[in-house]
Amino acid sequence: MNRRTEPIIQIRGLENRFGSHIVHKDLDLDVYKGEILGMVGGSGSGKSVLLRSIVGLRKPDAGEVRLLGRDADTVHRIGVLFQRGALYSSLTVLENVALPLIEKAGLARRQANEIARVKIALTGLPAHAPDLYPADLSGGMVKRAALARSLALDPDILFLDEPTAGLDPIGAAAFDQLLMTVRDAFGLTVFLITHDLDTLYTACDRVAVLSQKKVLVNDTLDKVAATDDPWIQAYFHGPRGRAAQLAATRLKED
Ligand SMILES: Nc1ncnc2c1ncn2[C@@H]1O[C@H](COP(=O)(O)OP(=O)(O)OP(=O)(O)O)[C@@H](O)[C@H]1O
Repeated sequence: MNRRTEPIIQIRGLENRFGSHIVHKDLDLDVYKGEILGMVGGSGSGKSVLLRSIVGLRKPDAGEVRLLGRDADTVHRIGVLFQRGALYSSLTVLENVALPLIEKAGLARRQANEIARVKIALTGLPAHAPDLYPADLSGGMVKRAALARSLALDPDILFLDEPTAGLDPIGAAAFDQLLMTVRDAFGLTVFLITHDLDTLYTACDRVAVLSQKKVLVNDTLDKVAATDDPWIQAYFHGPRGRAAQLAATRLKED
């Protein structure tokens, strides 16, 4: 497969600043079709600002973001799952997932509901979930419903900001598996911000580290973890990093 030749996300010379506070400078990043890329970095290193610039919610101060070979602001085939899920509390799960199909794709409600039901089932929600309101859902169900909504329009690229934050370890592991299933089923490219080392070990093909205002390294987990940088060493070889690595090794051996 020729997947490494054409990046589906290509960022060159990106700069973002708030007044005199420079968040990104000369940031380059390539993400390839079909991969799950995990973006890590210290708190405040600029992961969310980067995501917002890639999906077109923030205009960078300099540089270029190209998605699917086009300027970011001309591309609509992206799905985004923000950290807090952001479902409309006054709408049922079905209405939440159908909304983009009605508002963005212009479908009639009946047809939108049919597609929405398929997407909801795909995310592993129980049969009665479409009629529930967000307040009736567990944390894991909210994430799944939000995922169903971000998949409603059949995106090529899915962006997620800390999808497993707030989930218990079993729920988080199940969500990691779901992400891989969805990626395989739709040939999606996934860009995810995470602090979750288990997600990095089980679900991500490559890991990008945001540090010193740029992407310091973007490679397979083994290579990233071997990078000679104090933050990377502390992150991957601290007690939590070692535990996640051990768990992932055991999983592979089973
Ligand atoms: N609208 C804004 N106005 C001013 N500063 C901002 C704004 N948005 C983000 N910043 C600053 O940009 C920097 C990067 O923020 P960002 O939210 O991207 O960090 P992060 O890596 O996602 O952090 P965390 O892991 O804690 O979520 C921070 O110093 C933040 O204060």
